[in-house]
Amino acid sequence: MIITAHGLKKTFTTRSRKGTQTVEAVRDIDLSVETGEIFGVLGPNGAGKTTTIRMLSTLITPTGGSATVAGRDLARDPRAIRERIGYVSQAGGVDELNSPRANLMLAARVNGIAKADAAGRVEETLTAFELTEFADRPARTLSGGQKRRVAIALGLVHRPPLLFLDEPTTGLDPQNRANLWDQIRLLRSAGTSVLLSTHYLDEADALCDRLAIVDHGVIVAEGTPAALKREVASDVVTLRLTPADTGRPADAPDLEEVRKLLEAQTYAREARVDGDRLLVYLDDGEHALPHLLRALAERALVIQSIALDRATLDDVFLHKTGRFLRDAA
Ligand SMILES: Nc1ncnc2c1ncn2[C@@H]1O[C@H](COP(=O)(O)OP(=O)(O)OP(=O)(O)O)[C@@H](O)[C@H]1O
Repeated sequence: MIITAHGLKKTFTTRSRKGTQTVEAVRDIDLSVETGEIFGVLGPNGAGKTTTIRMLSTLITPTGGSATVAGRDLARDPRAIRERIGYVSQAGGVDELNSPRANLMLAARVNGIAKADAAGRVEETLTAFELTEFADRPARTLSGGQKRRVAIALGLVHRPPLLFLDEPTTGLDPQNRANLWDQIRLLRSAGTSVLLSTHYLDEADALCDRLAIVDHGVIVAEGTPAALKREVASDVVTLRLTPADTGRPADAPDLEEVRKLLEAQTYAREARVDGDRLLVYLDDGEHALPHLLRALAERALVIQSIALDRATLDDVFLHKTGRFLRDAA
C-alpha cells in the first residue's frame, strides 16, 4: 500500500465579526491506495477532496486520525513524506513569468536534485511531457493544456513514487483532457502511484483503477468503477409518462404509485422518481424492457419517452446520497 489512512478528520474554525464558525470538511475517512494504481477521489464541490489531498500531502495537519504515506507516518515524519511525493494543486503553481525550463530547474533544485544532475533531469522531464518545443517561452504564453502539463511535470521532476493531483483536468477542453489522461496512464506504466481528485464522472470512470466517492466529508462508496456500478445495477431505464388525455392534473399518473409498481417487478432492482422522470434500475435491461413495457400497458399508462442506458457512476452517487452528483454543489 502506498497510502493507508484511518479516521482522517479536518475541522476548520474561522473567526469573523459574526462569531466563530466551524466546518467539518473531512469527517472520518479511511483510505487505502495500492502501489502502482490510479486512485480517484470523486465528489461534488465542497465534498472535502482538496482537504483530504492536502492532509495526505502534509500541507495541513489533520484534526484527527492517522495515515501512512509512501511508507512514512504522516504525524511523525512529514518531512520524509514530502521527499517522496509530488503534489500538483488546482492552481498549478507554475510561475507564469518564467519558462517551463526555468520552472522545472527551480523545482528540481528545491527538491534536492544536485546542480550537476538538474539540467539533465529537466531535459528528460520536458521530453516526457512533450514540452521541449516551447521550453523557453514564458509560461504565460502557453495554452491551458500545455500549462497543465508543465504543472504536472513540476510535481514529478524529482521522480517521486507517489503523485497527488488535485482536479488535474478542470477547465480543459475534451482533447486536452484526453491527452492528460494518457500522460497520467503513462505515469502508472512507469510505476508511479497516483491519487487524484475529480468531480468529473467520466474521468473517474475512464482513468481510475479504483475510487472513493465522497460527499460532505465522508466516503459513501469505494471500489473499482465497474464494481461500484454493478452494485447499483447494470442498466437504467429512464421514462416519462404522458399525462392523461383529460388534461386534469388529478388524472395525471401518480409517479410514486408507478414507481412502486415497477420496483415490485422481479426484474427491477430499484425505481426512483426524479422530477417528471422515472428511473428504473435493472440487471439485464435488454431482456427486462419488454416486461416493463407490458406492465405499463396493463395499467393503461402511456409512455411519452423512454431510454435504456448503462448505469453510470452518477447512478451510484444517486443510490448512495439520494441526489445526482451533477446537481450537487
Ligand atoms: N481553510 C479553510 N477554512 C475554512 N473552511 C474551509 C477551508 N478549506 C476548506 N474549507 C471548507 O471545507 C469544505 C471542503 O472543502 P474542499 O476544498 O476540501 O472541497 P472539495 O471537495 O475539494 O471542493 P472543490 O471541488 O470545490 O475543490 C468546504 O465547505 C470548504 O468551504
